Amino acid sequence: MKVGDRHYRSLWAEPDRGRVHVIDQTRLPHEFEVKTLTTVEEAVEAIRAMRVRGAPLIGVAAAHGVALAVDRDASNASLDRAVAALRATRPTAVNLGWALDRMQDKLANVKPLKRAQAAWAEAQAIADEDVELNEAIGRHGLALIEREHAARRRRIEILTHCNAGWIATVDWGTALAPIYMAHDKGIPVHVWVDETRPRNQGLLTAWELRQHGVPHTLVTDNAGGHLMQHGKVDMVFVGADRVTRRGDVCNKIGTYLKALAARDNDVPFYAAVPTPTIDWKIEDAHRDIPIEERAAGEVRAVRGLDAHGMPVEVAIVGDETAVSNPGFDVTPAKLVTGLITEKGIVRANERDLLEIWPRSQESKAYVT
Ligand SMILES: CSC[C@@H](O)[C@@H](O)C(=O)COP(=O)(O)O
Repeated sequence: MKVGDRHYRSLWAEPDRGRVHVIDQTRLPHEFEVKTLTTVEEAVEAIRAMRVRGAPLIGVAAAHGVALAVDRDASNASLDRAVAALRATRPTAVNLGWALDRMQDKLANVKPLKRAQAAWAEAQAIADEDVELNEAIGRHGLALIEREHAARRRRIEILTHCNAGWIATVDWGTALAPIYMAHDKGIPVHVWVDETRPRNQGLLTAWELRQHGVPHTLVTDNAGGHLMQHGKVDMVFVGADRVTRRGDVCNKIGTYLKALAARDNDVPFYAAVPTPTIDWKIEDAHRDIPIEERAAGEVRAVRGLDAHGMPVEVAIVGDETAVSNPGFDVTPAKLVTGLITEKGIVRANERDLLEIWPRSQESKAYVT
């Protein structure tokens, strides 16, 4: 998508130079900076530090991390080391393990001499597929917005949580893809953007929407319920980090509260979900999805710019106060109106999910 007048993907590779470029999301929205990764260690650091973030992009970045590793050392030991280090970066988004399994499966039977080339090609394929999936999600979600617009004949108000836009993927985004398409088609849309403490991914969403000219308003995380009670939200669109075969949606902390408020106010709640985000092995979301517990420091401080426009971090609470920082929560399937997938809109339940992914019935481990 666009940054100023230029089209960017959030990650792109130069295999012949052994380099991967990413937009450093820790610098946004204040500075647009491209960071170049040349080693698997740098890829590990980029994912862990959330320079790259968002479930789909984490998977794509990990695949490229594997390519960086085997480019330097194509041995089995190097491949295994790289996969293990990347797998340990972040626990919740299933796309990470999905991409690493796919890289490992692909490379296991390739002779070391040919491995680097195969790794770059597979990582690129994963990136290109991500763009295709998101574009398809965009088209299906667009139909929902069009229907809403035909019924209401006024600007459509959509609330989103966290950032499920193009920088959380390779391009388009998941939850934001339908919004970009609606805007491009001339359908009037306005987005309520949840700030998403403590990492403020909502600022990334606001930045993206601004670059594309989509009208939006930033709100604090607690504002959504109030907006819904006052009829100011027509639909909620969120992304997902892991969706179970029963249709439970694990996404950024706070998503569940938005779903509860949406249900109480008859506002349809949709999660945008590409295939790699579905974890067919998980039966009980609360028991089995590993929820990332992030550093206390993220809660104890706020980050921004000082009076001179320089980045600054300000402490808001000291060590004397205990803090907890769970990164994700689970929205039960019963609160989800539908899942916007690349195959179409599907109800959030096992039977309907298996209807469009029939092969997943055979095995609890889904293989593309
Ligand atoms: C298209 S991305 C969907 C999700 O990955 C997104 O909503 C989210 O929760 C991201 O979490 P983050 O901790 O910023 O990686």
